[in-house]
Amino acid sequence: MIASPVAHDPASEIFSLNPDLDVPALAKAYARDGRIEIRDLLSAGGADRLRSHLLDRRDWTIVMNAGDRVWEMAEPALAELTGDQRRTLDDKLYRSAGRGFQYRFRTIRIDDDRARRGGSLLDRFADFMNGAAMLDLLNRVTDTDIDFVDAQATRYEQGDFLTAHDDAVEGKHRHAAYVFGLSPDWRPEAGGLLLFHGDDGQIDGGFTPAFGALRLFRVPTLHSVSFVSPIASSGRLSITGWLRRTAGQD
Ligand SMILES: O=C(O)CCC(=O)C(=O)O
Ligand SMILES: [Fe+2]
Repeated sequence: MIASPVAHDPASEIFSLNPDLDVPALAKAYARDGRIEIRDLLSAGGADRLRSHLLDRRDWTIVMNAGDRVWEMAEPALAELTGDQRRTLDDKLYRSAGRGFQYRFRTIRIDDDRARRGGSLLDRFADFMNGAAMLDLLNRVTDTDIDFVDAQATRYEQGDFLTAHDDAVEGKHRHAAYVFGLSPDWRPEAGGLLLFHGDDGQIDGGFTPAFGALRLFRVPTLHSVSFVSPIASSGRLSITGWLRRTAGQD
């Protein structure tokens, strides 16, 4: 099943915020640390539905970079490669990752323009991220006045990763990054960890993939997603994007 339409059902009726969030405590922690985890972001059921929806989707795109260029491949095309071709691709990717910025993961992009979104549950989640209740929560926790949240679904399979970067892109006006985790029962040793890098080359902290938790961190912050190891029994599923201020910008 692809992108099942959810007719006549506004985002706020499908997803709602957990009413028990301690916003002042979250804001205090974010101000202190520049990052925060909001466990159980949604009322019961929302994250489960989203995960099931993403597991049903067949329109994932594999994205990887070659230097400054982005390479994409529809996921089913990977299955058509021979074992040798896949190994050659992996070798190139890992050699390049050893030298500089590199990534490979799978994505379903969501249009920034709400009017151009379809009716899938994923599209509705993007609508919800831009609804009044969520924007208010995000602004209170991060003490900003963002007015737009972009979004994409991501899946990191074994061997996928994202090396260190700080998310700052000129003209995008990103104030914070977010990762909404949809991976239950994830073991840290399976990799796919969101790691925060200290100036001294040590790890300042990080998050193990989780289910239903929203992780927020300030831009710029140096971070990476560690290699998903061969012991991972499923893909690392998330919805991720940035909190942005568009009003008053060109
Ligand atoms: O998925 C994550 O934990 C972080 C992803 C990320 O850093 C990015 O897409 O820029
Ligand atoms: Fe990032």
